[in-house]
Amino acid sequence: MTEIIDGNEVAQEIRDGLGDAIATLEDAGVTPALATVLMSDDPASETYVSMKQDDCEEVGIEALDIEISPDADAQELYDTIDELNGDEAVNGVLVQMPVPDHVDDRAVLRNIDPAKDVDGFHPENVGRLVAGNARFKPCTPHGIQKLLDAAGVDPEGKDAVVVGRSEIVGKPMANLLLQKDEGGNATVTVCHSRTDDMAAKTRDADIVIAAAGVPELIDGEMLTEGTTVIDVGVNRVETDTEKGYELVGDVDFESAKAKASAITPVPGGVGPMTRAMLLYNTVKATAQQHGVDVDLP
Ligand SMILES: Nc1nc(=O)c2c([nH]1)NC[C@@H]1CN(c3ccc(C(=O)N[C@@H](CCC(=O)O)C(=O)O)cc3)C=[N+]21
Repeated sequence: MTEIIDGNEVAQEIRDGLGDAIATLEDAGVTPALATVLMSDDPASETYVSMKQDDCEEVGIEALDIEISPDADAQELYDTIDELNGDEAVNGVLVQMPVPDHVDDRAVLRNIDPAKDVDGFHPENVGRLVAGNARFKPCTPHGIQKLLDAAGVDPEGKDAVVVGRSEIVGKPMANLLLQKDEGGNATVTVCHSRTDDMAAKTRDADIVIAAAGVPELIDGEMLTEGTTVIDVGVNRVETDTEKGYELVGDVDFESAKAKASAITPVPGGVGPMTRAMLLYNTVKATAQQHGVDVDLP
């Protein structure tokens, strides 16, 4: 039987597990606060940001919701980031990506105080991750490590194939799996749009992590019996339904499920974990900023 890894359930465990740390911070007189900055009117981005705010409320993190018109000057975003960096009551700062074309996203990430960079995208934090001394593990790859752990899959000694080389998932995922640390110690292959004969690589894998942003790129034909399959794709495909869209992963679920020993669904797999690990990083950031020792889940 193929195990369907329930991301909503594991995310709930993480949120519950943050309760002790948040209580410890409250005892020290601190309420963690996360600021989300949205400079977009993309409906998907709006959905994610509002879900993040609901999550914060559930666990007792204060959520600051800042919206900047997508037509505004880039300077307005930089000024907002400066203000949040300087505000002691704000512990985490997240600028929802993508930002409009006239805004340099690398410059945005450089401007966030690395101590408040709960996405883990600032070059200093990327450098620390690669150097094996992460401050904030990026939320999606960290969430995937938690999902693998929950499914009883230890990457140590396994062949892991990451499909996709983005800065926010593929690269940090490959780095975490490579780390000489818990949840790491895998032999890692990274595939991308220029990879020759990708199916040969994925067929050889014990773990396949699909993060290419291409709907149903990975199907059962590309997998061997017994593979663990993690689907990072959150592709919105238009439909005639009431919502107007359907969420489709980077994995063709039915054919992949027929081969996999364990697989994550979309929705309800990686997405909720990304949000849970954002809460985790916000609590961690708060504890670090105030020199409070906390136990994290
Ligand atoms: N600075 C920044 N940090 C991010 O972490 C970030 C970002 N920008 N930009 C966009 C991507 C995407 N992302 C998702 C988060 C949650 C779900 C999620 O919870 N999805 C639900 C369903 C959502 C729905 O129904 O539309 C699920 O898969 O079950 C999906 C995608 C975070 N990202």
